[in-house]
Amino acid sequence: MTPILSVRQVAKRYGQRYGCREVSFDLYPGEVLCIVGESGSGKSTLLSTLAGKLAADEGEVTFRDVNGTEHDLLTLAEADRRRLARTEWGFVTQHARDGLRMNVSAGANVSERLMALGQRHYGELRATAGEWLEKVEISAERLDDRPSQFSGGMQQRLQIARNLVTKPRLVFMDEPTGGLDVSVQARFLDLLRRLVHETGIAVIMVTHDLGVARLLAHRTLVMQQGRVVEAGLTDQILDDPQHPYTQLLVSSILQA
Ligand SMILES: Nc1ncnc2c1ncn2[C@@H]1O[C@H](COP(=O)(O)OP(=O)(O)OP(=O)(O)O)[C@@H](O)[C@H]1O
Repeated sequence: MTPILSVRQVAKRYGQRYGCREVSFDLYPGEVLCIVGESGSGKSTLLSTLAGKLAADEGEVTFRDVNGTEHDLLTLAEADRRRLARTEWGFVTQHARDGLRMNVSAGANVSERLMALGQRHYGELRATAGEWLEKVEISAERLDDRPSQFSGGMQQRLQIARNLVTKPRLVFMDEPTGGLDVSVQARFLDLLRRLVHETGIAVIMVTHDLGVARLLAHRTLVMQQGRVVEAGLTDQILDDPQHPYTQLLVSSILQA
């Protein structure tokens, strides 16, 4: 199988200091990769760099689209990046309000990305938006409500619907469970796991929660001070961590 994303020696600097450096990995279609590490270890910098929100200073990132065409993401023209962001990618933020349009209805939030792909038929857009609300366990009767009338968990589920409705092949997620209560988190993670399985999307997810990685990720990267210090199958990393920093992370959740 050919990777959907190949990352080689990627680095991002803030002034003289590195936010992340020497990061290399391949991501395969349908694979969930979690990036874990303590606050300040470079997780969000790496995610934003891969998603093209920040310009990398070093390295290569190759994305293969649905036709097998390779795109060098670090030199991609802005218009091409926007097109891929619309057609092939999603980006789920930690705080739903950063990823939703709070002043338009839930239905409009979901159908907006379809409209960006050229769909115009009002009845069909509304029907699809209703279906997606139901898929993320929000009643289709709430189609005309604004996200501000939703709970935090519902908002985050709406953000997932907004991202997945266009059937992207790669979704970046930055701490998607970070703002949720523990009880809400568990249900959200179950839903996410089911949708990832059903849709076959590849996911790169930043989380500081090793439990989230355990539940969702096929593979995990552990970051410390901007570098990947350990990478591999999630179960192996969590059950038999090799790097002292990973051992510390794992033992700290066992003691919690
Ligand atoms: N805009 C910025 N300007 C300067 N330095 C930054 C900026 N953003 C992040 N950094 C630095 O880059 C390093 C990595 O930060 P980053 O936010 O990527 O870590 P993180 O692992 O995502 O942390 P958190 O879990 O707290 O979000 C840190 O030393 C941080 O201070």
